[in-house]
Order: sequence, then structure tokens, then C-alpha cells
Amino acid sequence: MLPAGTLADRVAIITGGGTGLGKAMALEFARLGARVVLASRKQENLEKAAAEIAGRGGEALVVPTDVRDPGQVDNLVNRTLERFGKIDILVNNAAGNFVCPAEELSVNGWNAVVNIVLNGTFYCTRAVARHWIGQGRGGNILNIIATYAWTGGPGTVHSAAAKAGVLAMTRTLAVEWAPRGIRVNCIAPGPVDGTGAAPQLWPTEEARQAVIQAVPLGRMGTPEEIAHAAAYLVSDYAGFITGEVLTIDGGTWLGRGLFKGSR
Ligand SMILES: CCCCC/C=C/C(=O)SCCNC(=O)CCNC(=O)[C@H](O)C(C)(C)COP(=O)(O)OP(=O)(O)OC[C@H]1O[C@@H](n2cnc3c(N)ncnc32)[C@H](O)[C@@H]1OP(=O)(O)O
Ligand SMILES: NC(=O)C1=CN([C@@H]2O[C@H](COP(=O)(O)OP(=O)(O)OC[C@H]3O[C@@H](n4cnc5c(N)ncnc54)[C@H](OP(=O)(O)O)[C@@H]3O)[C@@H](O)[C@H]2O)C=CC1
Repeated sequence: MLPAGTLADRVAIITGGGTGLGKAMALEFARLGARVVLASRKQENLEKAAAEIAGRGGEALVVPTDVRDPGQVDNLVNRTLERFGKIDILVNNAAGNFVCPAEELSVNGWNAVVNIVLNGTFYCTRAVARHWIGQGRGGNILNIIATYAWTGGPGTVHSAAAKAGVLAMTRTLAVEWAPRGIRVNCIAPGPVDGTGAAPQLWPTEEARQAVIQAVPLGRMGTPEEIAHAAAYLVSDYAGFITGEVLTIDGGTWLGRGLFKGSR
């Protein structure tokens, strides 16, 4: 764990910060001294997370936001600046997903996921970076993707294609904005328990066990394991890291190997 004070005085916007991995990152960033801004559609979830942060002595601002709407994203940036006067960190964590064979996926279904994951990430990134560039200052962006950005993800073509786009966006902007002092990185989590992925991707215990079977470390990850790595990547400890993907998946994307039964 990073020491308390690592993110002292930092202001972090976390999209999808009311649930799952976003909430875990918000709690960890606040523990490290950051003031956090929680942005997603459902105010109730955001308020609950903010209350938990306040209960632990942290400070959180709630800004209900649909990241698919550039106007709401501008409002998120403006509200953050009004309250805290600056932005240091943006975590693009908001996502939507469901399993659906590609040939059955409707245009609206495709658009719902691609607009949240790919377009929403760009709208938030552009709005925050415009502010930084206008101020002549740098900052940190962390995008939460998934390993199927490069392996492909049968059954979730919308999400896999959108996450691949976010990976390309990360590498592009890491170089384009490096002279501006803006770092851009990704975390690619494997299956994590206690998040919104469960009802969408492994809704039954049987389905969950099938997912675990695919993980070389033999278990799901925890939201806290992702949050610790996220805090590192947005901190000064990672000051020379940009355009990188940190995979946290218990070895899943590497596969189980071919010769387990041979000896
Ligand atoms: C290790 C494994 C890797 C795992 C990687 C995990 C990635 C994740 O992203 S997990 C995060 C999961 N969390 C969520 O999905 C929470 C947020 N999700 C949502 O809000 C919805 O699920 C949403 C993505 C569908 C968006 O909601 P909304 O904008 O309200 O959209 P609608 O409900 O109006 O639906 C739009 C469109 O999509 C069709 N649709 C929705 N669900 C399904 C489904 N299960 N199967 C097929 N189609 C679905 C819906 O029918 C609409 O289309 P039309 O009917 O054609 O209008
Ligand atoms: N859990 C896992 O196993 C894995 C997760 N991931 C990634 O981790 C990240 C977090 O997912 P996870 O915690 O699992 O799932 P959650 O469903 O808990 O989190 C998704 C968040 O996105 C928010 N969100 C969805 N649509 C919008 C929107 N249009 N505008 C703003 N916010 C929105 C939701 O809030 P609200 O409904 O209030 O809008 C929710 O808080 C995602 O990027 C996901 O793809 C990647 C690999 C594995």
C-alpha cells in the first residue's frame, strides 16, 4: 500500500465512481489524501460512495453526469473547478457491458456501449486536457480497459471494440501530450468480484466458477487490488510511465498452457 499523503492536495475526477472499481479507487485515492469527484448517472450511488468517503475523513464532490453527453461532461469539469479550483487526475472508468452474440446485437445496443466506453472516454479526456493545456499545466489520465482490447472478446464485441479504441487513444495521446506534461496510462483488470460486471457477465455461481477456471491464479481479483495499482499509476511514483497498460488479471490473458496433463 502506498503511504498516506501520496496523493495529498490532488483533485481526482473518477467516472463511474459510485460503484465497483470506481468506488474502490475513490476510497483509496481519498485515503491517500486526494479530494475526489464522483461522476455517473445515478445520484443515489454517488451519494452513498461520497458518504462512505466522508465517514473516513475524506472529501468527495458528487456531480451526476452521463459521459455520453459532452455538455454534461463540460458541466463536470466546471463544477470541479468551481469547488476545488483545479483538476490533477482523471480516471475514465465508466462503462457499460452485456453479453450478446454479435449477430443479435441491435444498433442501439452497440451504440449504448460504444458511446459510454469510447466516446465518453474521449469527451472526458478532451474536456480535462483542454483545461490543462489552456492553463499550461500537466496532469494524469488513467483509462480502465480490459484485456480483450487486444485478445478480442467473443460475446462482447461492442465492449471489446470500444476498449481497443481506448487503448489506441491512450497510446496516441500519451505521445501527443507528453510535451504538455500529461501522462496517459491504462489498467486492464481481469475478472473482479463485487463489481457491476457480475450481473452482466457472470450472473450465476456456475458462470462465475467457469470464469475462475480460466484464471491461472485460481480466483477473481478484488476491487482493492485494482485501486492500489491505480493510485500508483496516477502518483508521482509513476512519473516516467506513460502510454503503458498494467494488466491485473491473475495471468488470465496468457491462458492456461497446453501441456498440463502431459506429466
Ligand atoms: C475479465 C472479463 C472482462 C470483463 C470486462 C468488463 C467490462 C465491463 O464493462 S463490466 C461493467 C458492467 N457494468 C455495467 O454494464 C453497468 C452499466 N450498464 C448499463 O447501464 C446498461 O447495461 C447499458 C450498457 C445497456 C446502458 O444502459 P442504457 O443506456 O439505459 O441502455 P438501454 O437499457 O436503453 O439499452 C440500450 C440498447 O441495448 C440493448 N441491451 C441492453 N442490455 C442488453 C442485453 N443484455 N442483451 C442484448 N441487448 C441489450 C437494449 O435492448 C437497447 O437496444 P434496443 O432494444 O435495440 O433499443
Ligand atoms: N469488474 C470486472 O471484472 C472488470 C471491469 N473492467 C472495467 O472496470 C471498470 C469498472 O467496472 P465495474 O466496477 O466492474 O462495473 P460497474 O458497473 O460497477 O461500474 C461501471 C460504472 O460506470 C457508470 N456508468 C455507466 N454508464 C455511464 C454513463 N453513461 N455515464 C457515466 N457513468 C456511467 C455506472 O454508474 P451509473 O449507472 O450511475 O451511471 C457504474 O458506476 C469499467 O471500465 C469496466 O469495463 C474491466 C475488466 C474487468
